[in-house]
Amino acid sequence: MARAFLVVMDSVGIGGAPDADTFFNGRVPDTGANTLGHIAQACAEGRAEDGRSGPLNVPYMASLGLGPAIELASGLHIASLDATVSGTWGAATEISRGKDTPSGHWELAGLPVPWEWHYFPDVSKSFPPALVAQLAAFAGTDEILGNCHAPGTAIIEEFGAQHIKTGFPICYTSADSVLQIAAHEESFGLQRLLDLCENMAPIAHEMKVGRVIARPFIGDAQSGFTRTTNRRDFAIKPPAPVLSNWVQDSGARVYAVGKIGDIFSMTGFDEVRKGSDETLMGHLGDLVESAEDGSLTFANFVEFDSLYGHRRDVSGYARALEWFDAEIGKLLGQLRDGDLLVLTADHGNDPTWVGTDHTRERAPVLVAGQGAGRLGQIGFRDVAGLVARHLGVAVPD
Ligand SMILES: O=P(O)(O)O[C@H]1O[C@H](CO)[C@@H](O)[C@H]1O
Ligand SMILES: [Mn+2]
Ligand SMILES: [Mn+2]
Repeated sequence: MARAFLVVMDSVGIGGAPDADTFFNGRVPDTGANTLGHIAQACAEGRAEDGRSGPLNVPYMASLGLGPAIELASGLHIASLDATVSGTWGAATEISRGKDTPSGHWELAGLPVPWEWHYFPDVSKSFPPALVAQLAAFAGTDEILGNCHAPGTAIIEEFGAQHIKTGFPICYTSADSVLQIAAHEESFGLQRLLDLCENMAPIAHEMKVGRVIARPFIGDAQSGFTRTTNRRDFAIKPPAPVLSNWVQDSGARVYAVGKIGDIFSMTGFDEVRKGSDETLMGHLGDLVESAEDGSLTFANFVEFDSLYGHRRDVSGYARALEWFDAEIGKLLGQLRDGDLLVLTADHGNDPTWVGTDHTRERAPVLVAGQGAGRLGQIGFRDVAGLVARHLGVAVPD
């Protein structure tokens, strides 16, 4: 019987989005951004030599059709990805008006976002006074810190010491529709931070802000501050059933690996497994070993995005891709007859681009378990159709 493994490589775009000129990093449009293409070019030209070396080495994804997928999406030919293709491949275009994680995942799961998200402006005080007052009231503090657009690692360096001294939560946003709250796990308290985010979530969701994200960190001013893996996303609930619901309603089990549960507000999952990407790869391997017939495993690997894309770290991103490819290679060898494994992405985050925000791009769709074939240009939501058809689950109108 059939099983499906849908694996989202967070931010691993392949360029070519037809509406990239309407999305921005600061004032610069995303036209021409190409996460994988530009990383591969940097590797080939010896510009990604930190902790790795030479042309991008991802033979398993190449054998599933990554090279032709990039070429179809953006016209870029990457010599190091030339391979005999034994997978089914395509390039997917998103129609939702957001280059963020929930927009990408919801559409991949069959539900394009039916509204415009609210974005906080990139001005000196990004959040409206009423929201700030509500936040401070829930936190039990006089004020908040931050209240601006910022990269998450920079803002905890800037305000970490002041946060420990005053107890005020650090609140910031980005080009995504997000309210992010960073606080020290010990001095502020992890549970207190999670409670604060949970309290703020309905207020933010009412404004059509996609997520409130808890960003716990540890450390001190001397040794520096580090974020932990206890991040939690409090996302708006999808307004209609998605792939995981369709599968569950058919009576089969659905596993969420990584932040997938949070992205869908926990709807449609029997079991959620979390941790670092390395831990998640272990969970994915265990599920390839043990998941029941008919089941869907829906996984997200976020570190491409959070550790390397937003940090504009080309070598780090290339190392992560090479590690991921080697691990996926082992899993490919463990798949059973009737298994389908799909690798895709939710948006881009080109580490060679200006700014620190996501980039609007097409996503690769690489399928193992259906032999060699070409999906060509498809939509994000066709991925849900592909998985549902494989599992014999009805796709609602
Ligand atoms: O810079 P950090 O805190 O990693 O934040 C990034 O992660 C958020 C959610 O994926 C995005 O909105 C972006 O701001
Ligand atoms: Mn994402
Ligand atoms: Mn991101």
